[in-house]
Amino acid sequence: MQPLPLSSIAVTHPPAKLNLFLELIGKRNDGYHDIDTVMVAIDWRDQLRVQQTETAGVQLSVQWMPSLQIIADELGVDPESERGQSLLGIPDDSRNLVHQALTRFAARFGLTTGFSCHLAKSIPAGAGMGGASSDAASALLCAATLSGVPHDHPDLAVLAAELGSDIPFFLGNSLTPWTAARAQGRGERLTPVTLSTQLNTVVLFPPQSLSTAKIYSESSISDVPQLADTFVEALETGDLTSITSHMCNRLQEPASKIAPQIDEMLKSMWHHGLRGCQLTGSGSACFGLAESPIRASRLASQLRSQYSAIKQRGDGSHADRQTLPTARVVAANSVLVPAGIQVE
Ligand SMILES: C[C@](O)(CO)[C@H](O)COP(=O)(O)OP(=O)(O)OC[C@H]1O[C@@H](n2ccc(N)nc2=O)[C@H](O)[C@@H]1O
Ligand SMILES: Nc1ncnc2c1ncn2[C@@H]1O[C@H](COP(=O)(O)OP(=O)(O)OP(=O)(O)O)[C@@H](O)[C@H]1O
Repeated sequence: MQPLPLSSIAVTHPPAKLNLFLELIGKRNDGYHDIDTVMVAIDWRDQLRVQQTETAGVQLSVQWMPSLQIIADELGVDPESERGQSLLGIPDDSRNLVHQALTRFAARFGLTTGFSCHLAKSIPAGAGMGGASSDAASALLCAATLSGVPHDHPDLAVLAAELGSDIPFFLGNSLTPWTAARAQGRGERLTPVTLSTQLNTVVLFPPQSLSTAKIYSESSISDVPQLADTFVEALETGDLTSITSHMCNRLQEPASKIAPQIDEMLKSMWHHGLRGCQLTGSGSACFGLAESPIRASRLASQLRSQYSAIKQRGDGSHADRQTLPTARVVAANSVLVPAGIQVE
């Protein structure tokens, strides 16, 4: 593969993930846990545009889609407040995983050129939805496309695993694109899982980010950890009752101790008729499954009006937004990873 001209722009839409099954197998000496998890990619996506630059280095700009104010309103936070900034402030420097991915890519492949990159965020951060990881995997694939590196180059998988445990899932496998995969080890050992049916999910993100490291540090390992084999078999049947009866997430308990809104949110999701409601990853987002895409969007709009920051009281006045629970609510279907890359 030849490098593309510097004028080329690689564009892609990194998807979020949900953990349908997550068990802790053991604590390792390197500070990580061995896990057994099954992840599915969904069509709640960011957007990433990457272009090569003549000079070395990475320039990154970040914005919220459709706008910071609209997302802040959905969550009922002031974007200028400390709380708003901790929830919605996305770094545009070397703390951003996209920046790290492009910097390491350039070093690994000995590039003399650099990258300029625009990231439009929609996936909540600190939600357990792998947004930053997905952005980083997409950045590696965009950089590879622009510099003429094949997507199945083994160094890409090495870089992905070095950057974070969830990133190999989002990098995918150019030979076997997957919707769902089982991830073991610390998350980097992947096996594609057959999903016989599209999953229709409704995802709720409360206005509280959770730190993955903190949730793992508060977790405990069962005396008899359950492996994902039975769940994978259920997923392969495509039968929703069988799938939901084997779902679990061992990180839900520590996450809901730190963020009690999680339990309230899950209760309300069950009450509305969603199935298999649970936390994704290390939270704070929760999701449930619906029987069809139409039912998922109907339940999402009911939940959205319940969690809307601005509500009317019976007397027509606005209720106090600070005292009401709020959340972003999105209906999303399962999709393939890796996401395709278009060149403009
Ligand atoms: C919770 C999940 O999202 C489930 O898919 C992942 O296990 C987390 O993956 P991630 O966000 O890519 O996490 P990393 O950036 O690799 O690690 C962040 C921190 O989480 C903890 N961590 C992460 C993964 C793992 N298997 N065991 C851990 O104990 C470690 O303290 C680590 O320092
Ligand atoms: N590209 C990015 N997008 C969003 N957050 C980023 C990005 N790069 C770095 N971050 C930082 O990473 C933190 C959260 O990242 P991320 O969205 O992956 O968390 P998460 O949803 O909990 O994911 P995971 O499921 O991997 O635990 C935020 O505090 C944010 O400041």
